Amino acid sequence: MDVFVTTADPDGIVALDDDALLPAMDVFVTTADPDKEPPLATANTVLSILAAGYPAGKVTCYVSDDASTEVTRNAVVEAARFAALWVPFCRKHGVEPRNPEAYFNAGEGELQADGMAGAGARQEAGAPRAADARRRRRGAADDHAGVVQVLIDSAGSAPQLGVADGSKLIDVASVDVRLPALVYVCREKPRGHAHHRKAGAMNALLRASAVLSNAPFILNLDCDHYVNNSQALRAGICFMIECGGGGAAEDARAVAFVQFPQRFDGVDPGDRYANHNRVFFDCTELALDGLQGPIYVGTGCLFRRVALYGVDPPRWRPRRELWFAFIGLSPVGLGEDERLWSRMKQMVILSGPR
Ligand SMILES: O=c1ccn([C@@H]2O[C@H](COP(=O)(O)OP(=O)(O)O[C@H]3O[C@H](CO)[C@@H](O)[C@H](O)[C@H]3O)[C@@H](O)[C@H]2O)c(=O)[nH]1
Ligand SMILES: [Mn+2]
Repeated sequence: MDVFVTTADPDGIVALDDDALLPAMDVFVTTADPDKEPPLATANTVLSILAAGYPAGKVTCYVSDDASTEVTRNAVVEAARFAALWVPFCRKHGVEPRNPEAYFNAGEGELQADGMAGAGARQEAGAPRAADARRRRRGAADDHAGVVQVLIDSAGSAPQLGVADGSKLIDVASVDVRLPALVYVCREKPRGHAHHRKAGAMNALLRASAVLSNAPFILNLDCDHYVNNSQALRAGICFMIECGGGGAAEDARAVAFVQFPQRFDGVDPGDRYANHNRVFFDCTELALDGLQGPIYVGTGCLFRRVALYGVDPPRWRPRRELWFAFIGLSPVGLGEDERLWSRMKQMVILSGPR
């Protein structure tokens, strides 16, 4: 058995340097319980995504709030507001990592398990959260309407440079100030219907994003899993468009997903309880890549959208083949996008081990 180790080589792929050629990406963040998952941690995760080194006009971040609480929605709204400062600041100074909590704690030793995020959540522990708790006890968190709210609209493809303005907190002159799009999603949950927890939330995000941005690639993150390297999105795309820089583009199209390893903050320096999980992420997963591919671990995974569809993807274009059939012509005039989609569907079905 060969251990199959490939490393992303963004330098070898021309398309990765050309923003115009990079594919669009939808990023899903799931959160469910504001008591166990502090909304401030979710906000930090969202900021790490919005500030990631990928063309702003090509990223849409979707936050799924399965509890439908004001405290989470407000945290995401605040993240959107703060992003206008944080994202250009990160671009200008090459900040790493781009999760503000992790960045400002760097060098301070271990992150406190109950640090900024916990404190932030506790500050909210007034009336709204008590009301949330009451609502949950009544089971209301399993019975709420659907909400889709675009918090930041999609940016254009041309860089938008900031101008010098002494009254602003930071100087963003000559820095691209565009932000990726941000959408708050809360799926409808009728009482008495199984909502299938995270899987149900992911399916709802898949459908909502198909209508709004329909990016061909999807990265999913739990609310407490942030992007810890601003080049990670480009590195993932490396494997999707050219098999890590080494293989042919045709081979790359057969890659359904790329699983990122997890790295953990707040583990004791000796890691007495093996919380870093190195054997799994740095040995088992790599070895499995030499067999049929790594295991999807539920988070930190970049998917090819069509690999997730059990049925035909929704179409935003009229069914041109039907029209051609109707007027008695063969569908030779299909657009490149449509041909590509049908080819990829075939690969997903046909491709076994790579
Ligand atoms: O009704 C629900 C329940 C959970 N979640 C989200 O699902 C994710 C994972 O849930 P969590 O309670 O954090 O489970 P963990 O045991 O920490 O999850 C690990 O293991 C799970 C599989 O057991 C994977 O799905 C997760 O991605 C992985 O992080 C979190 O973002 C939750 O907000 C929802 O969106 N809706
Ligand atoms: Mn978790």
